[in-house]
Amino acid sequence: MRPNSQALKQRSLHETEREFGGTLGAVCIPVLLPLTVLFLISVSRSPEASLLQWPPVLPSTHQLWDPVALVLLLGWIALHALLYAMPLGKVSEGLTLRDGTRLKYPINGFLGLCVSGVLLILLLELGAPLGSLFELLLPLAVCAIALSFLFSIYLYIRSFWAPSHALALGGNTGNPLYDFFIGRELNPRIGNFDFKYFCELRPGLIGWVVLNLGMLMKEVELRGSPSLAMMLVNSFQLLYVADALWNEEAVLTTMDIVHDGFGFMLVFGDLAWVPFTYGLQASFLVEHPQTLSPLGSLTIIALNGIGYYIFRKSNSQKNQFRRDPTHPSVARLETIATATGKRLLVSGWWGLVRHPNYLGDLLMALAWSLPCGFSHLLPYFYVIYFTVLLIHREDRDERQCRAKYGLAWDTYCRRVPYRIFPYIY
Ligand SMILES: NC(=O)C1=CN([C@@H]2O[C@H](COP(=O)(O)OP(=O)(O)OC[C@H]3O[C@@H](n4cnc5c(N)ncnc54)[C@H](OP(=O)(O)O)[C@@H]3O)[C@@H](O)[C@H]2O)C=CC1
Ligand SMILES: CC(C)CCC[C@@H](C)[C@H]1CC=C2C3=C(CC[C@@]21C)[C@@]1(C)CC[C@H](O)C(C)(C)[C@@H]1CC3
Repeated sequence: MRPNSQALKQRSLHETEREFGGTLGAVCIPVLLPLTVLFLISVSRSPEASLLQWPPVLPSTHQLWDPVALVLLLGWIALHALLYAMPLGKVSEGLTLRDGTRLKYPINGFLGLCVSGVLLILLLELGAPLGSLFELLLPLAVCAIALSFLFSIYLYIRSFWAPSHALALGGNTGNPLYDFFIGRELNPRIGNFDFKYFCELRPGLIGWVVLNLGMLMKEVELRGSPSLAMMLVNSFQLLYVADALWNEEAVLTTMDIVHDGFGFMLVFGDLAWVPFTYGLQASFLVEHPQTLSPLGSLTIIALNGIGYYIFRKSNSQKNQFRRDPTHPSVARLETIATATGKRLLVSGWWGLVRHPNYLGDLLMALAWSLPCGFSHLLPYFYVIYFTVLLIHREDRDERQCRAKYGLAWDTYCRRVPYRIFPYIY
């Protein structure tokens, strides 16, 4: 073991601050969040669709298990694993790791989305009942949750064979429950197959838009044609997913890939939470049709467009700056120096608020809920959860940046006082 990785390991074991409520959070979250997924799906299909309904809607056992769901889920993951492993598209390098090396990642996620699209069109042509995904939502979610647990156990066990420099600093506390939850190994791989990178963008994210399409087809089955509200939700979320895959390389600089270990939180987040809760608006619309006025629709489209513009421009600006600060698109921006040698942007998008990308993402989140009207709270679950997630994430990032950049970070905070919402927060 190299001396500095030994030192890092010691630091991690003794000084790591526990996140997400520490051990208590690590015990409660894996129990509560899977139940939340099942509860939300059940509520979205109930006539009342009320989050405050008591007694809560409890699905029966036969609604929870269907072997077809297991076959579909495993087949879906295998298809994307195959597409990931095929030598197609370019290969990019991640940021430099603690041992000085850089991992290679295939950039072919958008191709995975296109292949999925073509396969779906073929299936529709062949008359496949895509609308049945509506009935399969609960069993599919049950299988995804079970798989998340099994996969996280595998990841936890195999992490004990990883060298110390390959462990995430935050997930190496020695407390098995907490480390299982946060994730011990930073980039678990078999050969060149990177589990975290694969799960972050492919089966769950593409699965989410396929489920949305299933909800749209169910609406067609029930009412003859898709509603405007359903088409807006489908298009907005497809844009979001296509954008993530088109800009796949940018994921290599996100907190999840660079900093967080791959444990239950991210496995479950990627494979179960994203596909089954991010598209709740679509499953809600199947049973609760909404009528939108032309003005209302245009306002919602404009809101999504503004959110997307802020989200994309700010993410691209920072990504470009981190990859090549001399690039003409970012070279003229004002920056401040830090002791690490890296600079911080204090003008452009990153001079407006400290997380302009979160602001754009939140505006889009609101635009995804508005097509569902104002009669129910459930379609607003995503935007409420997402606000909490991003405020918490901003706080985590802030602490990491303060530890990394010290006084320079304080200077940045004085220059750019608002975190996410200008003049508000
Ligand atoms: N849909 C979803 O569920 C979720 C979506 N997201 C989205 O993912 C995207 C990525 O978010 P996330 O990974 O949280 O974090 P960011 O992309 O915002 O990255 C934060 C990092 O950026 C760098 N940075 C911060 N300020 C500056 C600055 N002024 N100049 C230059 N670099 C700076 C720092 O890293 P360093 O200096 O080391 O480069 C910091 O740690 C966002 O758009 C977010 O909205 C995130 C979570 C969930
Ligand atoms: C289960 C818990 C409550 C929380 C789990 C959090 C995860 C669901 C999210 C953590 C960071 C994410 C990102 C995206 C999806 C959600 C998770 C995994 C992202 C892939 C969505 C698309 C974006 O364009 C992105 C910037 C690529 C996102 C990266 C972070």
